[in-house]
Amino acid sequence: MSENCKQNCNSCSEECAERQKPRIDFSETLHEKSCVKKVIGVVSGKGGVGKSFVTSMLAVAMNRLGYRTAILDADVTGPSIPKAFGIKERALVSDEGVIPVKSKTGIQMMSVNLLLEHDTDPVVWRGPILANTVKQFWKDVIWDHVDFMFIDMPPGTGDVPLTVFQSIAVDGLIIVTSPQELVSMIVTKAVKMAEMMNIPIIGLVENMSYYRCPDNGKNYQIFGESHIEEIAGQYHLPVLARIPIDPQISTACDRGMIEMLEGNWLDSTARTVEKMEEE
Ligand SMILES: Nc1ncnc2c1ncn2[C@@H]1O[C@H](COP(=O)(O)OP(=O)(O)OP(=O)(O)O)[C@@H](O)[C@H]1O
Repeated sequence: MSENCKQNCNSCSEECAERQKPRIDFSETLHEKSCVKKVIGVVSGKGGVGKSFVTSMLAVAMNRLGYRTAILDADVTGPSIPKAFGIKERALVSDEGVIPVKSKTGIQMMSVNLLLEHDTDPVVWRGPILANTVKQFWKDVIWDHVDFMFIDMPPGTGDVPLTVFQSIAVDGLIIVTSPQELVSMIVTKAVKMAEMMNIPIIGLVENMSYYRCPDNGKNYQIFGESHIEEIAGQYHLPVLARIPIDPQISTACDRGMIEMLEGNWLDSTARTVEKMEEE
């Protein structure tokens, strides 16, 4: 028996003598020259809640902590990661594999926009092709000694995210919500999907939680009252962060300067992610 045995043959990849259930593994293997230690998927119920921002900012926070960090942009039809980092160049494709583009601070990234001739070209592909593209980002890209990879998942719990989860060995999930969503339903769906895939949920991040008025310092709940604590309690999940609406965030993302953003909203989330290194 493995010394790390968690008594759960469903989620374990060891072929030990005590295995009680056959190994179910649809996962694709990484490129032979790649090395990725931990993979964190960032999911949301619908588009526009700030999933790409949270993915990018978490990668920035981990990079600031000194870890080798990468982002795999699996949101193929709405790829916004390269823009937030101000990346204009294209990924290098060779016979051996694809070399991810590096951001100014050294974060490795792969996105469909790094392969398109013009980043304004729409991606009008059907589900299986979208899912295959993401699989290729995993197995054909040469990821160079990555400690933490963050995957910006396609929004929702449909066919494409499901295929991605089946193909890539994800170690944990972060669910991003905003107060105006039907949070309870979205979290319930995400929790069920994670259970089906045997992927632990690291916690919830509420984005666009409130706005702090610069004149009087008061917080206003622009999108309505937050129910994040209730729903988190129901599923025994931690609330990792509550991020305010801040014009500095949208300006930095629009100008491709997310790495210059100084907010510490995700620092404690980064510390939680850091602990996964010991697992
Ligand atoms: N807390 C915030 N304050 C101000 N603007 C924000 C905040 N979070 C995100 N934004 C802005 O909102 C827009 C949508 O964010 P983002 O692209 O991260 O959402 P998303 O959930 O990934 O959407 P999609 O799935 O459609 O790509 C972006 O312009 C981003 O800069």
